Amino acid sequence: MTTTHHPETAQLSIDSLSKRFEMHVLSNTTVVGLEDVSATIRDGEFLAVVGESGSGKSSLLKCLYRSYEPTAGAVRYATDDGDVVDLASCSERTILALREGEIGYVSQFLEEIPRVSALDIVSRPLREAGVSDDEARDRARELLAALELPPELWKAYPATFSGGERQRVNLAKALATEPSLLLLDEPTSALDPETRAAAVDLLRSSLADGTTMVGVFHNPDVVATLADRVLVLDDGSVVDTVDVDAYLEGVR
Ligand SMILES: Nc1ncnc2c1ncn2[C@@H]1O[C@H](COP(=O)(O)OP(=O)(O)OP(=O)(O)O)[C@@H](O)[C@H]1O
Repeated sequence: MTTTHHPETAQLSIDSLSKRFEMHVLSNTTVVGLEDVSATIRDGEFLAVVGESGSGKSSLLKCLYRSYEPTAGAVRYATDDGDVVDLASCSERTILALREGEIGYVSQFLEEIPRVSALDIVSRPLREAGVSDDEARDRARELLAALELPPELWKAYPATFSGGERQRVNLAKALATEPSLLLLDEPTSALDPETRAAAVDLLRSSLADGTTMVGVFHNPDVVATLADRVLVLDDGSVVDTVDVDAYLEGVR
């Protein structure tokens, strides 16, 4: 039997990405967020980003989501339509459309929408994508149940929720639309071990469905469970990109 080798396609190709912050209040000092970062993330892969505090992990994710505008470099992203878009330089309109349709971002903090229930926060992106109200709410209930958010909170406003409850709403909201690329910045930092395990299970099934992920997780067990490869940052620069097993040998 002959096997045909299909080269794995790149979902994201980061090329010499830099982000500098001009601090006008500090007599125009320049703070380096990222310096000449390059990496390739394959379709369906989980790339963990690790490094000490201030090494540039959040800056990298924000540049990929374009909440930070990179100072230099390119981020080539293969869209669902088969186009390649440079996330570092594409128009605002393009980035907004990609965020709505296929690129998700979860930080450790929930962006609050006053007087909107948890169920509505999670189902809203689906309804905006044209899914019927009933179907969107069913999907939202499924996700909130999988993340073990108590049902009595589903109709409550997250303004009064604990940090861990908010994080579960945040994750459910990002997973609801089944994004092609999901950027995760410590989305489980406030969860207890049991709910963290539920969140990791959900992320694993989303990976199995083909979502590509770039994620920052301080917990090495979470990195071990989810990651294929690890990008190590120091002072804004890439020190190493290694398979997860090699990385874990070094930290355990
Ligand atoms: N908006 C900003 N304005 C000025 N400097 C910033 C800004 N965002 C990040 N930085 C600086 O860029 C560097 C990298 O910060 P970043 O938040 O990316 O690090 P990190 O690895 O995510 O850290 P942590 O693990 O503590 O969250 C730091 O020196 C930080 O002070």
